[in-house]
Parts: sequence; structure tokens; C-alpha cells
Amino acid sequence: MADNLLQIDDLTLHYGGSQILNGISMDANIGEVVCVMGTNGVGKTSLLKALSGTHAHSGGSYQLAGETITKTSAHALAKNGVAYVPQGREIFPFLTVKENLETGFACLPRSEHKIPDEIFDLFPILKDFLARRGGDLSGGQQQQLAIARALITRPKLLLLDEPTEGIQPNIIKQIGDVIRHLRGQSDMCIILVEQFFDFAYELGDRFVVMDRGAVKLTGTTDTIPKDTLRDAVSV
Ligand SMILES: Nc1ncnc2c1ncn2[C@@H]1O[C@H](COP(=O)(O)OP(=O)(O)OP(=O)(O)O)[C@@H](O)[C@H]1O
Repeated sequence: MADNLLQIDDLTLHYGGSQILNGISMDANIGEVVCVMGTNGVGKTSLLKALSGTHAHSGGSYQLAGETITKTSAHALAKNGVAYVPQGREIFPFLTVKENLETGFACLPRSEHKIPDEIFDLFPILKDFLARRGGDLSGGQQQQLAIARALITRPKLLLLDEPTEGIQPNIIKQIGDVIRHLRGQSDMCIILVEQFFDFAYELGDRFVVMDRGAVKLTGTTDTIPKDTLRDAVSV
């Protein structure tokens, strides 16, 4: 039986008086890549903000590994194993690559304040650039740094918001390889928000298509024909 990690039911989110998520229900398992798709403005980023605690949900329930999440601060959720790589990456431009990675230590006990070798196996370029300022990296290198920083926190739930946006093809391929590697380790669940259809289709175990703050289609490559999924994502 699949190892369920995430379960949300009827989740809602408001920005002030505007309701943006209108009751999202979905689940996700360890070892799985779940792709959240949909056109601009349907609420994909808002869903990741709710899951990461960056913006508290306003209703419904959120369970992580069977525990109901009521303390929705981003710091509490990071300590609970949720790592968020936001759209635009948000690395610290004036900190070095090493210092950016070390910010991930904030949610680990002091005894674990070491950058694991695996990080440099996955992203060799970061080892070469440890002393370089984050803001001096290329966009693709910054994206790799942002994913690496998230992995430092040893997440169970890794939230990736459009990791291919504005990135050149060879780095997109490397990021795809990293996601595949992480899935193969079967110790975390990845929620991937992605508009690059072929990239998402290749990596996804399951797909959740959103429309106006709700789920309009969900299934796997076995249950949704590729063209149906492509059409659902683009209209
Ligand atoms: N801080 C905010 N205050 C008010 N409205 C917001 C805020 N952030 C987002 N919105 C609105 O919420 C809706 C959903 O935005 P969201 O960024 O979640 O969509 P998205 O599916 O991720 O879009 P994209 O693919 O363009 O990133 C949009 O209409 C957006 O204008």
C-alpha cells in the first residue's frame, strides 16, 4: 500500500477578502511526484503557499504524515519536513553559495549542521562556486542552489514552483535528473508546479489540474490520455 504523506481536504485560502482556493482536496505519497498544473492565475502558487505555511490556509484540513497541521507558520512546517522552492527562487544575493546553503540549517538540530556530500553529487557546480555570491550565479545555477538549499533541510515534502521557468535546456535536464533521483530514493514526496508540459508529463506519477482555485482533473498517465491532459492544462 502507498505510504501516504499529504492529505488535504476542502482547503481554502484567502488574500484579504478574495477567496483564491475554493476547496482543494488531494493526497500525495512518499516516493511520488505529483504535478500541479493549470493556466496562469488558477492558484497553483497559492496552493504551495498554503502547504508551506507562507500564507495560512483559511479553511479545510491539512494533514502531514497523519498529523493535522494547525500551526501553519512556515518555520514550524519547515521543521515538520516541508521545503518550499518558490517561483523566482529567492536566494540571498549578497550571501555566498555556502551561506545560502547554510540557511537551511535553521530547521535542523545543531548536530546536523553539515552540508551532506550528496548535495554536491547532485549539483557539482555548487561545490566550485561555494565562495561566490548567490546573486552572481546564472538563473539556472540559482535554481540549483534553491533546490539544494531546500534539500539541506531533509524534507519529506518538497514543493517546487516552476523550476524550469527561464532556465536553459541543459540545466532543465539536470533538474529533471535530480527530481528523478530523489523520487528513486523513495523517502520524500515532490509536488511539482510546472507549466512546461513535456517536462511535467515525463516526471509526474500523478497529475492535478487546477482551474479557478479548484481541482478540475486528476489522475495518472494510465488514467488520463496525454492529449486530454494537455488540453485540460491549456484551457
Ligand atoms: N498576495 C496576493 N494578494 C491578492 N491576490 C493575490 C495575491 N497573490 C496572488 N493573488 C491572486 O490569486 C490568484 C492566484 O494566483 P497564483 O499565483 O496562486 O496563481 P498561479 O496558478 O500560480 O499563477 P502563475 O502560473 O501565473 O504563477 C491570481 O488571481 C492572483 O492575482
